[in-house]
Amino acid sequence: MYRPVNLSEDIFYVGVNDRRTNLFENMWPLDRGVSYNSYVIADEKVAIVDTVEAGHFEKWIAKVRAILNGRPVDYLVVNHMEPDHSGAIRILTELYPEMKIVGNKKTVPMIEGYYGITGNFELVKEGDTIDLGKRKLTFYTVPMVHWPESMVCFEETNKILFSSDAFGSFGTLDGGIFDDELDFEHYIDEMRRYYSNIVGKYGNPVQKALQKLGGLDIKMVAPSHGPIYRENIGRMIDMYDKWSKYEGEEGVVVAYASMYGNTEEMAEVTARAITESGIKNVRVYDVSKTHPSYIISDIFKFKGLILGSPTYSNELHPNMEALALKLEHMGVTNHYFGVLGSFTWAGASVKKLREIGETLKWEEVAEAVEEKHALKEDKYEACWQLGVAMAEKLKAER
Ligand SMILES: Cc1cc2nc3c(=O)[nH]c(=O)nc-3n(C[C@H](O)[C@H](O)[C@H](O)COP(=O)(O)O)c2cc1C
Repeated sequence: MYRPVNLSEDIFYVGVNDRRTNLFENMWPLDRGVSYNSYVIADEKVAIVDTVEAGHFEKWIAKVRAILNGRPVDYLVVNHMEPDHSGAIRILTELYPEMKIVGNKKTVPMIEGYYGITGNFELVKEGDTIDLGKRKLTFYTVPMVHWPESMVCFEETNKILFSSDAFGSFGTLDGGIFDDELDFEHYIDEMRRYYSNIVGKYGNPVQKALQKLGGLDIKMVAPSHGPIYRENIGRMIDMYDKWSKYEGEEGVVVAYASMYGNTEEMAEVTARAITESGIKNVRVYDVSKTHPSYIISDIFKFKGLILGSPTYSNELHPNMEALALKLEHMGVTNHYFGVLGSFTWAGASVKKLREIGETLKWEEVAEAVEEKHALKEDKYEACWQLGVAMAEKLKAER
């Protein structure tokens, strides 16, 4: 009892939805769940493209078996070794001992290391193909999108790109699997949160991958998480292009830490000045309240960034430090920047935030504002002027 879901004749979606896991990679909240996408190509030869996270094996293999109706599996294509896609490899090799595992030279040691599998590999390199009968799969390596062994494959008859983690999204596939069957706009925020937090560090490799794949005549993009694209391919590639260049749109993220409300008050004043100066897209976040993945996602979306922190034991407030260091590790460049901070006896937070901004080559739009004790008239005015300066910078780009 299973109604197959086709991408085209002989190509099937066999992915599963996960609405139970709270944290992806035990870190990123999954308020809207996640899908582990997997595909079966049932040509003269049978190929499975990627598996699913091990805990979902039973649901997944039931779909695979229903489609194959007793046929053996000839190939398992391992585009990416992260366990949310490779988790079912070992058990699948036990079920289909003749099956060849398709991977590149960086995949093989990972399969050996994680799953103790030492044979039956079909090694592919850039541009190699495997012939399935009517259809062929051509392989392209996309190192660091998202791991060193990451690759994608292109099915030439229906022009489907199996893109692995590239173009993936958080969010389960609720009923539909294609972007034109679903409310695409509903997925964009989760797509950006997935991209920025999971792949966002690898802007350059993403740019290289976009150039490499740009020459293909792609009619459908089938990633390992989230919707399959056939209507919004151009739009999605544009978004990826911008995000991987860290090119934000008009708007400002004001993210602050605050124990007793002094830095928060500074942030409020600055945010008010930004909107009064004509910028509507302002997102103010308390870093102790909102998970950094949402804040980082908006930092990828918007060009303006204001960070505020009190001095805490001669350092940044720990929650702001976590966010700022994450941005530094990701190498998020290309932002207009402003700094706020409060202290009582010896300020350190403003200096530390400015150092991070310098490392990332952010353009500071006005002098940083550092207040001792509660916010007073002159620093209130300085916060306001910081907001005005940020708005003016953004408006100058219109
Ligand atoms: C645990 C703790 C550590 C602090 N460490 C410092 C410090 O090293 N230097 C300093 O000048 N102020 C320090 N302060 C004082 C705060 O920076 C100051 O109260 C500031 O106004 C708090 O801003 P907020 O209201 O935004 O939390 C500390 C306060 C706390 C509670």
